[in-house]
Amino acid sequence: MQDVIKVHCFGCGSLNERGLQIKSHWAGPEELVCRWQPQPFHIGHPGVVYGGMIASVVDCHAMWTAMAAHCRDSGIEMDGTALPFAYVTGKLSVSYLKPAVIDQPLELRARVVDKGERRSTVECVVLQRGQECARAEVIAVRVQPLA
Ligand SMILES: CCCCCCCCCC(=O)SCCNC(=O)CCNC(=O)[C@H](O)C(C)(C)COP(=O)(O)OP(=O)(O)OC[C@H]1O[C@@H](n2cnc3c(N)ncnc32)[C@H](O)[C@@H]1OP(=O)(O)O
Repeated sequence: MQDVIKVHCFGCGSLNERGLQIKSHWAGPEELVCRWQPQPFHIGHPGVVYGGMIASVVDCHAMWTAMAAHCRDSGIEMDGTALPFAYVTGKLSVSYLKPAVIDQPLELRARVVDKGERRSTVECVVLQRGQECARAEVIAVRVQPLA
């Protein structure tokens, strides 16, 4: 999905060579999936992914989830043309349930669970080797394009 909107965002921007370059995809009618391989320098405790990195990946994937769901609901094509809105993070709450090891990919599964006029509440689970290692609730707020 991020391939059609080329941005510099640290989380998803395909034009940010120092960024995380995450990619989000629909995986069913309600859920978007992101798979991300931590790099050795994303470490916190020995062998364990730094929690702030997990929060960063969740943050960006949740914004794409809110945006993709809103486009779907509004009949807006995500075809690379500039969108008339952006989503920003209002609140990000992560529960860390198990340590995530640094040498295995993470799988994020997110969906919009509640939607107001401009607010979308996104739930995201973070899995590693099929085990839930984190769970997050993110509030995404739709705003005017920022640039
Ligand atoms: C195309 C490329 C895509 C790239 C993806 C980029 C991902 C990047 C993600 C980020 O890092 S964004 C940067 C970090 N976030 C910010 O800088 C946001 C800073 N905060 C703001 O700009 C404003 O506070 C904000 C736009 C979030 C809200 O201000 P508003 O005055 O527009 O909100 P308003 O009070 O009208 O509330 C609108 C709705 O949002 C809800 N809301 C607003 N702020 C909230 C908050 N902080 N926590 C929870 N809910 C919040 C509010 O309750 C309400 O919900 P309901 O309609 O259901 O009542």
